[in-house]
Amino acid sequence: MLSPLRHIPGPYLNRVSVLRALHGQRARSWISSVHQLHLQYGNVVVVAPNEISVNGDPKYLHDIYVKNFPKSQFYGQFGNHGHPNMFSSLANDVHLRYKRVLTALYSKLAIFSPKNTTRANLVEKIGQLVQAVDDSSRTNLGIDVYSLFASLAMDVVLAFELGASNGTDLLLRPDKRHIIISHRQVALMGFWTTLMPRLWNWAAGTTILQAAQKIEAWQLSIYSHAENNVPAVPATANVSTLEALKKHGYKERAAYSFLSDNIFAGHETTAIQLTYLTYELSRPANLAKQQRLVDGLREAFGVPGSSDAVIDDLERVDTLPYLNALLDENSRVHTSIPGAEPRVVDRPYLVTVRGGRTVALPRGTTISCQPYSVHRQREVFPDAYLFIPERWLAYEGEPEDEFRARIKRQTKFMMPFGKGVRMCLGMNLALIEMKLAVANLYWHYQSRLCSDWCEISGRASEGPANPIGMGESSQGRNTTDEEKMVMVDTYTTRPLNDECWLEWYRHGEVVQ
Ligand code: HEM
Repeated sequence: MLSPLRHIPGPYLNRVSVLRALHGQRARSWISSVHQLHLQYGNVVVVAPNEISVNGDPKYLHDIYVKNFPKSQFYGQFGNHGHPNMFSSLANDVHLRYKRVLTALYSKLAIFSPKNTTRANLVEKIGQLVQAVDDSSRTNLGIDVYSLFASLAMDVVLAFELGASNGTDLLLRPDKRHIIISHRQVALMGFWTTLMPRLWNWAAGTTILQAAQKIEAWQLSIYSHAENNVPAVPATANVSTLEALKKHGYKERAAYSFLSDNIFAGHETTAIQLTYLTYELSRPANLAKQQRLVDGLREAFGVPGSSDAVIDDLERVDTLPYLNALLDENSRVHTSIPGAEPRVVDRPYLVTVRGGRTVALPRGTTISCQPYSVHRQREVFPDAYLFIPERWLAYEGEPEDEFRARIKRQTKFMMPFGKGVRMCLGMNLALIEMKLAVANLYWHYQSRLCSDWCEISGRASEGPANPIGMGESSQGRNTTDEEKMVMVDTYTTRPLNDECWLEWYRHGEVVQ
């Protein structure tokens, strides 16, 4: 009865004990549970004695993330090598200090600038991606795109962090991709890392402890190599993240903490987006969408002049309407980070619960929005669970002003890269990397689900493809593509089986 959150709707147990929240997160079912709570109790729900989840009103997103309540202790565990970094810093002033060092380097202007090395690096890696798919298309075997895109993302992010010559070459060397598996093993420990750090070693067991040690040894060896081989770049070009950090006084492990975080934050999230987008495009019911993308690419760039031609016009790729619609819809439905982004109330703050009552939150209350739910507001996104890229384009006969107003409203309910001050540092890099990857792949190829991998659901003639579920309860018998592509119910998601097998055919080739 004395709970300060007693007027916030939700189950009694949540108000008096953290057990349900802890159990839900450990069992990988918490995002779905919180989503159900919102459907049942409204926009503001209690999830633990000192914690609420809010949804349904962009005012909350603005107040929490743009006006910048500090991050909760959840993030404190994301330090590396004994040092904090941008992602793990909690206090706003500390974060601002870090942000000043790195923001310009990751700005869209810097990423796109012809003076910098990033463009050339991106184009080179995309060429290698096309080549890897070409190899698989010649053998008529499928390819696991989740590993392929993780390799791309790792190669891109490391070239950026350390300089082109100091990065990885996982696209060219599949035999080195075991490091991605180690990252996945450790990433699955998210519950223990963030909420039970003292029990981490016990929960990890030998295999994961070894994976963590292997990652750290690998990181330190590539960083040390980069320290000894500083890339020579023209005076007008950007330096690597490592060099930028060093210039600002962050040395050795204090700098490495940022790099290791960017590797974790950057490679998996990008791979997840690309995997789900190419999966969606390959589903029988979505093949018309794939064709629409191909038609748009042909219109913009003609047909490839050779099998290794690469579209390198970043500006044009960046503005292709249907490609953008695909990325927006994919990041809505299959957002890489669907879990709550918790912040702490550090000033007087009021929320309005179902029924209209206003409740003042005590300072210290943890408050969050979870992108999974924000992205599924039915009043904003009709058929919210379905993958419909067309919702990001003007409907037939829709007046321009109504279209603009609709997109503005939809955008207010999107947070695939977070929102506000603590929004993703690597967003501009990730976005153009993903656009280049999808544009180049579908310029050369068409894709299909690999029938040796799964029972394929749905038909080309049918309406929208079924929504993909969240959490193991949607896994069924784990035999169809829809079951295999269920999203893991964790802060950062991934496909339940850690794989997605697609077949690629050159345009004009007969699809098997
Ligand atoms: C598609 C790819 C990516 C997605 C979907 C993504 C998503 C996100 C999200 C949702 C957040 C906010 C998390 C929160 O507040 O709980 C975030 C923060 C962050 N991301 Fe990304 N990210 C991506 C790629 C990258 C890349 C490539 C890098 C680095 C090279 C990166 C570095 C960071 C950092 C440093 C932060 C913390 C920013 C801060 O606290 O100021 N991310 N990202």
